[in-house]
Amino acid sequence: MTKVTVFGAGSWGTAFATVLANAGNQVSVWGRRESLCEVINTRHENPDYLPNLRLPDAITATHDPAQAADGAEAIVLAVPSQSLRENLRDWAGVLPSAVPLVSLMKGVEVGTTKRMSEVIAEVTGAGPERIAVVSGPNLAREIAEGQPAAAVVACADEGTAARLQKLCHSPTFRPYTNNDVIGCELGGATKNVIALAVGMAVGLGFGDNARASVITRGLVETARLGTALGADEHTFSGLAGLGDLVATCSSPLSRNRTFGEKLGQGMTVAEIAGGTRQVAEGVKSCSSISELAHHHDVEMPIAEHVTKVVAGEMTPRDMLFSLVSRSAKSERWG
Ligand SMILES: NC(=O)C1=CN([C@@H]2O[C@H](COP(=O)(O)OP(=O)(O)OC[C@H]3O[C@@H](n4cnc5c(N)ncnc54)[C@H](O)[C@@H]3O)[C@@H](O)[C@H]2O)C=CC1
Ligand SMILES: O=C(CO)COP(=O)(O)O
Repeated sequence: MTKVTVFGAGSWGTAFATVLANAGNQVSVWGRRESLCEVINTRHENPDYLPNLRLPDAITATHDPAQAADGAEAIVLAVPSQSLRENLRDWAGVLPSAVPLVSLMKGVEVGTTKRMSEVIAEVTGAGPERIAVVSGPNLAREIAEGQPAAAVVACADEGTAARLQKLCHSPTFRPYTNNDVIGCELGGATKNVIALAVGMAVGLGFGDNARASVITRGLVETARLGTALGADEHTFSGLAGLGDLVATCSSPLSRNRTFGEKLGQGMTVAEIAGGTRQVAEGVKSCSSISELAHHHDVEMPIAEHVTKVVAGEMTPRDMLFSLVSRSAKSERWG
């Protein structure tokens, strides 16, 4: 049986471990807290992140990175984006050489504006043929419950993408290969920021027209950034673009949309963050994505406005009306 290791025992790390187990692999999950690893091993559940769900027996957990990684044929990384660099420095010495390193993360590093695949390459020295990204409309709870979904496995190397596709193709999870790592990563990171804006509209009591307008224009600015950075524009109409954007912006399960909704209802960033243990990546990545856009001279009005709200420089209501009253443009070229 193939062993696959997942670093990160949060919602998505655990749900993706379930996918891998259901696809026939032995899965070792590294968890930050020893007590949670113990619960996963003895009770076969992760009550902190996926309560009331039985995990497959093929999943075991450990707090020891060397034990987790030993003998793995693929390493999957699922910790909050802003903590990846620091964690990976600790783990780099125990990762098997030559195996694929797979990012499940949807964020852009604050301070460096690096995508997660770039952080992985820098810290581990792995080449692009070993670094892959899994992205798409994959709300963790639904996936862990075995509800059907599709995703994208992106890697510059077709053979690596195809091997990983096989590893995670389960009866309910359908992965497609793609060679556009940049587009898949930016689609995943930016949709979290757009979901914050949609959530704010929902929290303010606005209806479907406002939501659809933010989603659609959000996709336009995501594709604009992506193509400026060398992504394939078609990626943004695929699962890692439109697919993930629609799922995240529509679902009450999304932490980013929920975070935005609470902002729209008048709570502060600190109040909302203090009330959850789960990461809403867009809250940090909005500033790095806006910075990336500035570096590349790309206009991203929604991301820039969300960044101001998160920084406490604008209210959600002012944000939405400021976006509507921007100078008039053509849809095609604006
Ligand atoms: N939850 C979801 O539905 C999906 C999440 N993702 C992405 O997967 C990544 C991980 O997200 P989740 O598992 O959902 O987050 P989570 O908040 O549910 O879990 C994060 C995990 O990382 C651990 N952690 C937190 N801070 C840490 C640190 N400084 N060092 C090491 N470990 C730390 C937590 O203890 C927890 O086990 C994020 O980038 C997210 O955008 C992608 C697709 C779906
Ligand atoms: O990425 C996700 C779904 O594909 C999960 O979104 P949230 O992080 O907003 O919950």
